[in-house]
Amino acid sequence: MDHLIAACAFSEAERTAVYHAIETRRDVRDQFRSDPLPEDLVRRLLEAAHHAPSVGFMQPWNFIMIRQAETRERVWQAFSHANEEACLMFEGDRRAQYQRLKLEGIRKAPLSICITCDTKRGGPVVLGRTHNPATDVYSTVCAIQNLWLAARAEGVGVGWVSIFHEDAIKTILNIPEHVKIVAWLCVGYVDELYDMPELAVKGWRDRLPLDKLVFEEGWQDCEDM
Ligand SMILES: Cc1cc2c(cc1C)N(C[C@H](O)[C@H](O)[C@H](O)COP(=O)(O)O)c1[nH]c(=O)[nH]c(=O)c1N2
Repeated sequence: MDHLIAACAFSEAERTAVYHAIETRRDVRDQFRSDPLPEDLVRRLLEAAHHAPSVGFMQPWNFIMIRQAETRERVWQAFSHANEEACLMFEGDRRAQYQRLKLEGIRKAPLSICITCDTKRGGPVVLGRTHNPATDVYSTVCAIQNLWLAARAEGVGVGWVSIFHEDAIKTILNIPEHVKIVAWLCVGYVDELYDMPELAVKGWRDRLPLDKLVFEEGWQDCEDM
């Protein structure tokens, strides 16, 4: 009647599973298998995403499922063009190191999901968004993280690609102006994952010490990071 349920802590096994998914989730670029994912599994991932929190319960997301190799090829071309531009923004050794990084799995993963944020969903005034319009995108990112963690639990790899001009992808997918692209996700089974972020494995950047990021009150400088 009142819709309240008990909020007891999870069992130890359940808690362990939740933290295990969080700690071993990885961004996947090259480890994708080519076999297609079962539809019921994909549905579970989308349900997980759809249960994310959202500002004013706006649920601004859409999930555009891209399975055709031809479409993925066009998106890869857009990535490739943008990646050349990105590379030039680094100098010297750093540029050479960037060039060696693999930063997408668009053609290798059997499925791509373009996750968008419809800025008009729920009408012109959305509860909680009135003073911060970016909260619609924040909500969409919550959905993406839910999907990413659920995928880890299913033995499915996810790779987030953001190296492209948004308009290039919008043109390919015929996405209207008021809808933002939040993520291009490459999705597929994986047999192996790195035990730490691949960018750390490849010497690009290390995980920061948590204690340097936690302040009791007020602001402390983190300039050297
Ligand atoms: C908003 C956003 C955008 C991107 C990413 C992530 C996020 C949150 N990441 C993945 C990113 O590099 C990765 O999460 C970090 O390196 C940490 O590694 P793990 O995710 O822990 O494996 C990412 N990776 C990549 O190879 N190409 C990309 O374009 C992007 N873009």
